[in-house]
Amino acid sequence: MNSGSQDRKVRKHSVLKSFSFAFSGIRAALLNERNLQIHLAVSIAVIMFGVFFGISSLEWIIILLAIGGMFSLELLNTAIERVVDLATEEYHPLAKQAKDIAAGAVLVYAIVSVIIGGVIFLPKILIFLQ
Ligand SMILES: Nc1ncnc2c1ncn2[C@@H]1O[C@H](COP(=O)(O)OP(=O)(O)OP(=O)(O)O)[C@@H](O)[C@H]1O
Repeated sequence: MNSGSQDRKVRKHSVLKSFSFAFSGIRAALLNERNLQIHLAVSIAVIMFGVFFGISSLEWIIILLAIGGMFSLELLNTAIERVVDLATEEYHPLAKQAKDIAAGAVLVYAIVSVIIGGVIFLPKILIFLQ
């Protein structure tokens, strides 16, 4: 029983540690990556738009998926850039492909997110401007 409670304590500690590592990763990326800072600013603006226009629950879910997905992909892209830089400081075609493909993944999601934002907000903006 003692060892069981110790196991639980170790597990709880390691989960908390994992969270703290994840948060420090997010913090490091936010401090160093201009693209992430731009995404943060745009996300705050979109959330303010959502509040202003009183968008529906379904629209909030879609917007939050777009924002969360964008952040996750940017973080993964940053991680891939770091690993590639760690693997080689020399020019290597595979390093270029790895970075460019990761950047491409972000671009695809960014384009879809802009379209989603347009579909949700453009009609509301047009009605508001009438
Ligand atoms: N070791 C390398 N070998 C070959 N090409 C590389 C290498 N490192 C970077 N590149 C290429 O140089 C360009 C710039 O890469 P860089 O590492 O500056 O990141 P980035 O794509 O500009 O992203 P960010 O501005 O978000 O850091 C990209 O096209 C990338 O593929």
